[in-house]
Amino acid sequence: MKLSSSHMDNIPSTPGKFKMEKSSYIHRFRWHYSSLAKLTFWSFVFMGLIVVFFFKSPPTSTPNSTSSDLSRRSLKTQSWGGPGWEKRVKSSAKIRSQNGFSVLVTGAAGFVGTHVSAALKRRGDGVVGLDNFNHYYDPSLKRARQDLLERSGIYIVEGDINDAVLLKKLFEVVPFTHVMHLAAQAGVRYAMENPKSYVHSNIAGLVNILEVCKNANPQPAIVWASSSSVYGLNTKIPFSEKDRTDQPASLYAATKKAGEEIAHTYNHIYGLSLTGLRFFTVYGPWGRPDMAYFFFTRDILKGKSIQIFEGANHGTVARDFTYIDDIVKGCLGALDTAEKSTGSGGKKKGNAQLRVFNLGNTSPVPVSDLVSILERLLKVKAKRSVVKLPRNGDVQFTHANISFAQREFGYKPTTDLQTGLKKFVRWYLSYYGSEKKSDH
Ligand SMILES: O=C(O)[C@H]1O[C@H](OP(=O)(O)OP(=O)(O)OC[C@H]2O[C@@H](n3ccc(=O)[nH]c3=O)[C@H](O)[C@@H]2O)[C@H](O)[C@@H](O)[C@@H]1O
Repeated sequence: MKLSSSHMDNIPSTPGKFKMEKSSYIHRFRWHYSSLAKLTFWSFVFMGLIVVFFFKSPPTSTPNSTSSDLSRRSLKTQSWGGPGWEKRVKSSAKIRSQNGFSVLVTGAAGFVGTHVSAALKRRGDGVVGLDNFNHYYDPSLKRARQDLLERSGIYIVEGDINDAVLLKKLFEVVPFTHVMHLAAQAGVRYAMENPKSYVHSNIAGLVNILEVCKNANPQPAIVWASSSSVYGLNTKIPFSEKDRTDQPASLYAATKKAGEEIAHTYNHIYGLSLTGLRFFTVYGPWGRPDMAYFFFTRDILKGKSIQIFEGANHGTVARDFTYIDDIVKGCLGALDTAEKSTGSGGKKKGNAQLRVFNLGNTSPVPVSDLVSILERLLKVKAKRSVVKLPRNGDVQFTHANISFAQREFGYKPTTDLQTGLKKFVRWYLSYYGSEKKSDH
């Protein structure tokens, strides 16, 4: 094992919504002790603390953590490397079907990542997960998803996509044929609260992944998660991949759009095969608690009021909600039709594939109808409060044209919102219980 200290930059990673702000404490302490006696006293205390720290600190190195990383994670120790770790990674990556892939899935403990990893494993591909288990939403849900994957033989390495040393090591241990890059800072509205986490994960993290992939030999093909939000303020519907995407309404959307441009660059210079998938409001069992359908369910069960957004002049706000199983089929279709990257060791050898696909349901549903479906399924009346769509990055309407994905790999969503929500609610009640105990 080796200790790496400079391989992650200093930008704060997604810290979660419960991050403690430390800098104000530091400032408050700084100039209070002016007399020499006090200075001497505190010098002794400080020296003592250093001695205690050295005796108490664990001897093992934590190769995937920098000092900023460590402070962020409250000195939580974690390690990778060593023969036992490599054996676990190799065993997880083992291909069990003819012509199968070995896939590195980033964000494997996330909602889409978990489902895609499980589906790949089921059909015999080798899968290694990577996830930083950040606190953007309840990490215990991510741990539960991890347990689920571990039971089917998938190992999730705990680490950040910005950790180049860890990524390089993973490629040394396994010559991945594909990378399914799903790790991201998601959520449209949270971008106003914590803009840097979007830059860190969706831009810096993506570049780091591409840097490592471009140097890998052989280079993997990469399929990654973009977003329907790149269509921004467009009014022409349904949204087609040919439409403009230069008016994002949120920083989240802007970082995903930037990702698409970055993909173009790496494809152009290094011959990386890159496929971006524009997901349209994905929902389903094991979903994300920060999404409306999820917290509406929680709040309806708790008897708490929910806010339903509406546009100007009482305009309907609607989404092309897409069920997770349909998205998984789309992800696998994209992987299966991804051509090989053409470069190796950082050098392009020929033109490589560059694609972007909409993965939606082609059937937008007003948010108020989503709530009515939940009411019926939960048998509880929602306390609705209709409010004007806040200026927080949300767009009024999404609707996917999916003909390109249909043509290229037969993508055809089959689950309507009623059916999909029924499955979600069944999962929700079995996971949290109908008791209103959950606080996620
Ligand atoms: O399609 C996408 O690309 C995006 O889909 C979702 O974003 P969003 O569609 O905004 O999903 P929700 O946050 O679950 O909102 C769903 C709908 O409920 C509305 N809403 C949300 C919150 C609320 O309190 N009330 C309310 O009416 C929103 O305006 C929106 O129309 C995901 O959160 C993004 O990560 C993803 O990239």
